[in-house]
Amino acid sequence: MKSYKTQEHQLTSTACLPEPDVLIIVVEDDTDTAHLYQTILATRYQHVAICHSGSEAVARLVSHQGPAAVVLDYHLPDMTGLDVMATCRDLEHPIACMMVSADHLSDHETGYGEAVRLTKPLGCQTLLQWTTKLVDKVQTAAHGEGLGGHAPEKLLIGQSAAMQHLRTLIPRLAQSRSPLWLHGESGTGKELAARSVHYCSPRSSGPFVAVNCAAFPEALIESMLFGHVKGAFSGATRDHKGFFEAADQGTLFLDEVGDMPLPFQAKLLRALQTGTITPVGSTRDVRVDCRVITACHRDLTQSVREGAFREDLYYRLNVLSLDLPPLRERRGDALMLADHLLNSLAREEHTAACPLDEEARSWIQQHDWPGNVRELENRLRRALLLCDGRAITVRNLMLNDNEYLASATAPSQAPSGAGIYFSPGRMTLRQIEDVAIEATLEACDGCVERAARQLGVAASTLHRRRRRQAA
Ligand SMILES: Nc1ncnc2c1ncn2[C@@H]1O[C@H](COP(=O)(O)OP(=O)(O)OP(=O)(O)O)[C@@H](O)[C@H]1O
Repeated sequence: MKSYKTQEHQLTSTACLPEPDVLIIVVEDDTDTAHLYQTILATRYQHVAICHSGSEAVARLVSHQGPAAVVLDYHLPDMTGLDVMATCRDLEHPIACMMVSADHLSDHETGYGEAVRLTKPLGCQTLLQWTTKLVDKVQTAAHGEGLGGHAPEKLLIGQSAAMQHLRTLIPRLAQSRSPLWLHGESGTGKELAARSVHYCSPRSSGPFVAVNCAAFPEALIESMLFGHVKGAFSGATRDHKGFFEAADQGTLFLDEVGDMPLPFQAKLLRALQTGTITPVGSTRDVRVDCRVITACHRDLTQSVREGAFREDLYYRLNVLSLDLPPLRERRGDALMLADHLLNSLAREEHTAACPLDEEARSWIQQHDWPGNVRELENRLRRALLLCDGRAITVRNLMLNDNEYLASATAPSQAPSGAGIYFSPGRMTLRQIEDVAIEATLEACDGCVERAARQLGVAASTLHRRRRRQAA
């Protein structure tokens, strides 16, 4: 095969947005324009490559094994942008294109709606806005395991009655514009369900924006969600659009909504009632049309009783609801999920998809999965890297040697509990506690507050115990 030299630059992202695992390719023969686009896109994305010809772009896309978003000049020296698109149409990994040209492009030239079409010169905001949409589109397709579809049965794996029921409800609830509340423990697939609702909805061609409300300091949440105007506070050197505006015509998923500070809850309620937001520092209301989906890993009725969450907002958000069952209540799904996740993790980690041995398969069916599907995913990722290309064993699935040793010496009738077994007489009480703390923290992705809740102690106690462990 002919070898093509591709000029690729890896620039470090300076933005605080999450970095998706998507390659952005700028296909543009004018060097200055290509570098300008690359500089703008590198403020948000880590991997931005430049190709100066159609053949270079085709070679890059064929050899790249993951999702890609392509900013494609129509008039290239060796072919048209449409030719590049046609060559890549049958590739297995998801690719989305926007076609850019100085002239107005016809339907034929943009593949009859297959690509977004934009006219040069392209402003910074327009470039970023449309690239975000392309990235979101290919990421969701990649989540669908290369099947190319966004249908719930392709995104949400599981044959249990609960999962089948969920998959029939999603397309129905997706037709409504009313707020939707997703109930479920951490790691049960709430964000995946929210994506699925979005892609079954009439607003599927709009953006899907997911925001973890617990990730922002209290002082910043209003500006992150509603945006701000230049001069609103020290450091606000330019106007900034918030996540509500970014999700205009699409879906806004607010995760961990229970962590929203009380003063901001009143503003969110007003935004939902009026369909308008007011950016920080502005006196002008901005109309936004997005469907809001919310989730929280804990039951907020207690927070409502304690006055930490507004009752009127709770009912406003809880118009429609969906329950994501914990994995321990649908154990039959665990193996199916494991096989599915192993394939996608192997692709992500560029390694062979090793099978699970019999003992590992039966352990997966018996384990309680306190961290749900995310725990399964984390254990499988670690196992894949530890199994040296052989079948995955129970030991590979265990979080650490302490946990494995504890389980290996456990009496066979040991209760499953959180999946950690202890052998009386072989470990001191302190060692048992240390193992339980480490395993629970790992299962909770290091979140001390969640681990403390699972262990039935205050977070401050857990912090103290960890300091003692480290000493
Ligand atoms: N039914 C499912 N089929 C396939 N993958 C799943 C399923 N449920 C969850 N996952 C995967 O498990 C991981 C965790 O899912 P997700 O982030 O949607 O959970 P969550 O409930 O939103 O978690 P949290 O409350 O901690 O934010 C993701 O990688 C997701 O793709």
